[in-house]
Order: sequence, then C-alpha cells, then structure tokens
Amino acid sequence: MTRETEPLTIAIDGPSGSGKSSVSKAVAGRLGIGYLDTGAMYRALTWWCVDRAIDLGDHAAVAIAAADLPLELSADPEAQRVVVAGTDVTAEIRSTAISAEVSKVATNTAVRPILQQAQRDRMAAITAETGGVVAEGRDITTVVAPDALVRLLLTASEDARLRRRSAEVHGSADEHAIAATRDQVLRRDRDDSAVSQFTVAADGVVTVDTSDLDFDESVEAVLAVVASVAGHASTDAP
Ligand SMILES: Nc1ncnc2c1ncn2[C@@H]1O[C@H](COP(=O)(O)OP(=O)(O)O)[C@@H](O)[C@H]1O
Ligand SMILES: Nc1ccn([C@H]2C[C@H](O)[C@@H](COP(=O)(O)OP(=O)(O)O)O2)c(=O)n1
Repeated sequence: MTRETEPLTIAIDGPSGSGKSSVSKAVAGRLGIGYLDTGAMYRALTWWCVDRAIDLGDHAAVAIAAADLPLELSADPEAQRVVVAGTDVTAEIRSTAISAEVSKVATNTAVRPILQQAQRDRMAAITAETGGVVAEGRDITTVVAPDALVRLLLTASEDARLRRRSAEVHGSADEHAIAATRDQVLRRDRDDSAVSQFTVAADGVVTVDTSDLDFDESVEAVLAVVASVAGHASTDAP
C-alpha cells in the first residue's frame, strides 16, 4: 500500500485546553474522515458510575462498569453525540461536576486497558467506514495507536490554555474566571500525568505549539503536518 492509499489514521495527544477536540474535529471534517474523542469515553464512564452511585474510589467496581459500559458515540465530527444506556449525555459529560471527577476514573489502571482496547476497536470500525480517523486524547500516540500514520502532540502555554478554557466555560478570561478554571486544567493535567505522558512528544511524534496561533491557524498547521507525513490534502477550502 502506498501512503496515499493507506488508511488515514491520525493520533493527537495534548494537555487540557491545547485545542485537541476542536482542532481534531475540524481536521477530520476537512479530510472527510471520522473522529474519536477518547476523553468523552472517560467522561461517559464517569457519568455512568456517578449515575449508578458506584464509588469512584472502588477500582474494581469502576473497571467492571467500564467493561459493561453501554456507550454509543457518533463518529461524525460535525455532530458529536454521546449516549449512555439510552440517555443523551453529550452536554452533561462536559459539566464542571464531571470534569472535577474524571481523573479518578482516568487514573484507575484497571480501567485504562479496557477503554484503550475499546478505543482501538472503535478506531478500526471508523476507519473501515470512512477511510480514516482522527483520534485524540492523552495516550493515543503512545499506547492506543502508536502505529498511526500521523502522530501529533498539540501543545500550548499554560496561560493560553487557561484563557481558552476560561472563555469556553465562563464566557470570560478575566482574573476570576481564570482562577475558577485552574482546577479543571492544571490540577487535572497533573493528576492525569501520573498515567500518561502528554507533555513531551514521544519518538516520531510531531509537536504543534498553538500558543500563538488562532483556531484556524492551528487547523492549518495540523493539516500541513498531515500533508507532509501522509501526502493527504484536505478536501475543502477553509
Ligand atoms: N489555537 C486556538 N486559539 C484559540 N482558541 C482555541 C484554539 N484551539 C482551541 N481553541 C478554543 O479553546 C477551547 C478549548 O479547546 P479544546 O479543543 O476543547 O481543547 P482540548 O480538547 O485540548 O481540551 C475551545 O473553546 C476552542 O474553541
Ligand atoms: N486518552 C485519554 C483521553 C482522556 N483522558 C482523561 C484525561 C482527562 O482528565 C479526561 C477527559 O479528557 P478530555 O480530553 O475530555 O479533557 P479536555 O477536553 O482536554 O479537558 O480523560 C485520558 O486519561 N486518556
């Protein structure tokens, strides 16, 4: 298979607020391939455990819930929908309450191999359906899909990440809003770093620093890496 005909698997990792989800969705849309938000799977499992009153500190019980998680996740980058046991939790899994708890689930080492295998299976199914996939998270370039055709680490300064998340969640990037965002960005990254390496690019992984790029420039920078590594051009003009 030549690089042009090889399935277009793109793995993107990075810390909170680096732009992984929004940039990955736009890149998948421009390339006409599917999208997998692996963080949404950790969030959906957290929601499911809270809903069923499973103690997040009970590692074995959370792992059993992970193996049985009745999750439906859309692959369409323009219409993301997360459904657990028939309940649409697309918005709720982004709530501050779930953001505050999700690292307890993501750092459970009995849970990770279960979700990582589910993510590999999902990547294969999306690739079979659309010819490729953009999968993003914390360990996609290193553990879930180290053989992906294109592997990228999206980074941004702490300041830029706090400002972005603050504007997104609180509609403002003033001092108070930023202070209220620190837990969901910095504390969570610190906790999540215990189980994944997503601040330094692994061998063969290309770093794209978006600190001084706006959103559209970030999308173009990622598409340029895809074109240089895989020889794929995007299908639409911006
Ligand atoms: N390069 C960028 N410049 C400015 N804002 C950005 C950029 N990339 C993403 N954003 C915005 O920052 C917020 C967080 O981005 P998101 O994609 O959710 O990050 P992550 O998935 O890495 O946590 C979103 O509101 C998004 O639109
Ligand atoms: N592959 C992944 C994806 C996410 N996680 C963890 C890290 C985060 O705390 C949660 C939620 O991830 P998500 O990507 O939604 O978080 P952000 O949008 O970057 O704030 O899951 C992980 O450990 N491994």
